[in-house]
Amino acid sequence: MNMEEKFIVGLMSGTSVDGIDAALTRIIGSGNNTKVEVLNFITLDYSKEMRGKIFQAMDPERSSTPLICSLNFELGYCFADAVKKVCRDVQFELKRLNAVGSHGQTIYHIPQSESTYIPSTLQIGEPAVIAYQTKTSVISNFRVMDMAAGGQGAPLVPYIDYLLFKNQHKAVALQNIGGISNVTVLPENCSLEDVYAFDTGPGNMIIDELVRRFYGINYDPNGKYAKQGEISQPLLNEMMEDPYIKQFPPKTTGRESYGKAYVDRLLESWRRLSPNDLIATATYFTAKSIAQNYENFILSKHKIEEIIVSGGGSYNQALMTWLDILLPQLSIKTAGDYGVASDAKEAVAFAILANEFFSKHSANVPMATGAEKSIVLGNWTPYIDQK
Ligand SMILES: Nc1ncnc2c1ncn2[C@@H]1O[C@H](COP(=O)(O)OP(=O)(O)OP(=O)(O)O)[C@@H](O)[C@H]1O
Ligand SMILES: CC(=O)N[C@H]1[C@@H]2OC[C@@H](O2)[C@@H](O)[C@@H]1O[C@H](C)C(=O)O
Repeated sequence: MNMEEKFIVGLMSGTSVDGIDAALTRIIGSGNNTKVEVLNFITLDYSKEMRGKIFQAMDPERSSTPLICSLNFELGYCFADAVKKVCRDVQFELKRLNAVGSHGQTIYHIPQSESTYIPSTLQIGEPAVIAYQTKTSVISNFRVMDMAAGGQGAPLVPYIDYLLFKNQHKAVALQNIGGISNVTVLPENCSLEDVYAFDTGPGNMIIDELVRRFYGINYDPNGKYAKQGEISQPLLNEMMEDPYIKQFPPKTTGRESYGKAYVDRLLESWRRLSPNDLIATATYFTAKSIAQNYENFILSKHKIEEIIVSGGGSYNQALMTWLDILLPQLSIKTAGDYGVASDAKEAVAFAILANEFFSKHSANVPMATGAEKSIVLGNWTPYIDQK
């Protein structure tokens, strides 16, 4: 058994486009014997300008090839800065790092064939720039091999959920609420083949976009505006008609479905509602779409007792209260209760995925992504300086 110690920085920049999460980890062993310690975790917020460029690159109406070309390198420099900072803050010398595991910024994600496009996904943030700037080898682009194997390229965190949270005595659900909301189900005493996972639909994405338009800030702080509004039943009914909620897993979604264009359509018909009523209804819809997925696809199969919530949505008190009310049979915990800070989990996951690459372990979960087989994930950009 290989119990070698590695220091790896995991980088995650998710669909919320709030910033770069970086976790400096010490990992011992691999696979089922993985032990991970988080030595430091930071979020390096994107500048307003950077956020603007990323949103522009994602928007088919406003994007351009030179923009994507340049942004790939600009993000590489931002990611390298995050690696340097997460190490510097705890006086950890960069030269001791064994690797960086970088998710990249998702610019576009086509999980299933559409009229003119084949399944494909694009995460950018040039690994060569990260490797050169940090003098460290980088493992990146984890989603593409899963897609090449016929999968949807997401979600990938289920493998890590399995390694860190499987429980011999009870079934648990790990609910991540970022921009998009995704769940991993770990049946009692499960093996990897029993694990399944999917995106339930929007996380904070619709709420964030409404709050940005009405109040000029990036999110609803602790659910303050949602708490002041009233839920509009007719709007809620319309939102619940969304076919994605009823779609059978495996399934993944993204900003293409719940971003700016979604909110434009919503406001076209419902502008007569007050801002806080719209925010309250969108927040309730987010909770209800999660609960509905549990009822349709999880609770009928497994007696789940506990949900372990992670991601920034765990700070939205209105969302959490409504989730609790809608799923009364489940007790809600946070990843922090299990020793992995809620907001750090995904960055830690990409450090562990890099570690699994070096051990040549397959790390996708075909039940989650729909891939034909499990396979080793990641592109390797070695840093080799011959002088
Ligand atoms: N104090 C808070 N109150 C309310 N919401 C918050 C708070 N802090 C963070 N959030 C929400 O969490 C979001 C960021 O969450 P997170 O970083 O987990 O998402 P992400 O990783 O970008 O998304 P994904 O997991 O979908 O890729 C913010 O955009 C915001 O909506
Ligand atoms: C294509 C893409 O970036 N998907 C993300 C997104 O954000 C949440 C959800 O949608 C999930 O499917 C995935 O991220 C997590 C980290 C995952 O792969 O598990």
